[in-house]
Amino acid sequence: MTSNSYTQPQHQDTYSGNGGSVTIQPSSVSGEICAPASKSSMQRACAASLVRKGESIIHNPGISNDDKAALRVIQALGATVNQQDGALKITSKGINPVSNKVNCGESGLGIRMFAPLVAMSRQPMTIVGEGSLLTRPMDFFDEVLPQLGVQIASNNGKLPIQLQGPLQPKDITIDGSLSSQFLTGLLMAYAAADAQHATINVIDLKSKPYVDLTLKVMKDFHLNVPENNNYESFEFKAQTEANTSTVNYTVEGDWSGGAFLLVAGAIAGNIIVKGLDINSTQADKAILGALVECGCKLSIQADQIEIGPAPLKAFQFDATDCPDLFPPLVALASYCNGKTVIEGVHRLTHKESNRALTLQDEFGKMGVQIDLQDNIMVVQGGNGVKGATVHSRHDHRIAMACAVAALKATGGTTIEEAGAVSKSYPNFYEHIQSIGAVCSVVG
Ligand SMILES: O=C(O)C1=C[C@@H](OP(=O)(O)O)[C@@H](O)[C@H](O)C1
Ligand SMILES: C=C(OP(=O)(O)O)C(=O)O
Repeated sequence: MTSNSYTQPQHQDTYSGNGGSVTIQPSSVSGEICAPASKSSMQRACAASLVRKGESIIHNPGISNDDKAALRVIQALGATVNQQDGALKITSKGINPVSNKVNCGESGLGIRMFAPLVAMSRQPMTIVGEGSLLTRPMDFFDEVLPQLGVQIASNNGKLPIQLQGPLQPKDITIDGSLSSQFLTGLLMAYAAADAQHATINVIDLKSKPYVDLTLKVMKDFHLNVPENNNYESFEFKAQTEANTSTVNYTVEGDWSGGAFLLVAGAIAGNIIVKGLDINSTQADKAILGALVECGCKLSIQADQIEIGPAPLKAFQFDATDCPDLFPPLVALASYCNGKTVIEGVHRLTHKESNRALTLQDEFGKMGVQIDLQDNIMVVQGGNGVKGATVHSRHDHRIAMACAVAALKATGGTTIEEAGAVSKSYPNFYEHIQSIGAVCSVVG
């Protein structure tokens, strides 16, 4: 067994490092591909490893920018990270900052999950971020953290945030309608603070399956897991006995990134996608419902999904609780005859871009009409997709949606700022190339 101190992996791909442009030619796909590691699973595993006192081994660790940011954050908060035979060994004595500044990169989950953990410290701390994270709303913290004894100063509800704890759990009521990520952070922090007899009441929680994933990871790391009362309240009861044995956690395959691979199969050739757990609590497993409804060839087995094209028909889908599926669903709907109706547009406003508008603009360039009617998106599919120059808008899921839609377009498609994919899926272009997509770096 080898163990060395952790250094951030330098991703050696041809495409994603430069942020530049990638061109995709019309292509057919075939063969087998394994979904990447889920950043939702990996980031939670990092947080849970920090919170629990002891040793945790994370297998199948992710390498996305959001994952790297999570590893940086837990190291700043006192955890040590070592590489061990392809896994990561994380040792923690609990939250004990070694720096007064924490950088969450561009990760929405990162800031919203780690801010309450940062607030566990008595030390004055500053939280910063990058790119689109600088414009995403964080005013939740201004409102909620003072109720838990934390002093906070933000930049009018945006980053940077300065805070000083320690956070003290108590009964509280929060609004869950903007994002589930704030609740994920509070759940982790209440567990870190050994909360007993404290309840988090939540009004109008959205993205509920992400909270299931949080509770699952908390359980896997032997943290104190609250009782979930129908997603309306989360009740911490008496602490269970601390479990000090080493935790072994395997990061789940990513249904969010995997959704793009599955859509590639549905429109551009027979492929087998491996590494997706059919029993996962991940929200984006719901892509399967849309794939069944549109009529593609689909065979779901315990260890792999076989998927391929067939005459595709429009479908109806509610993405309120799985908003990250909008981009792959739009790519799919572009090739489905008729009007596909997707509900949940309001959930898209505060992602890496305003995704309803960026999907409308960038797919518009490819000749696909998207209409927005309040909370409903209507995609007019089956009229052909034309190759065009599109822009990721610095949003990983827009880049991947355009790339997949490009596979059966007429003519090549160039994606500007294509390297945005590194936020969640750094080797996305290599992966689609390995199953036959004709991709090249431009310039
Ligand atoms: O907890 C998570 O891992 C995430 C929750 C979702 O956010 P919201 O709860 O804001 O919808 C999702 O969009 C995001 O990509 C990841
Ligand atoms: C919105 C996303 O992530 P986050 O909110 O964690 O930045 C995403 O991955 O699409």
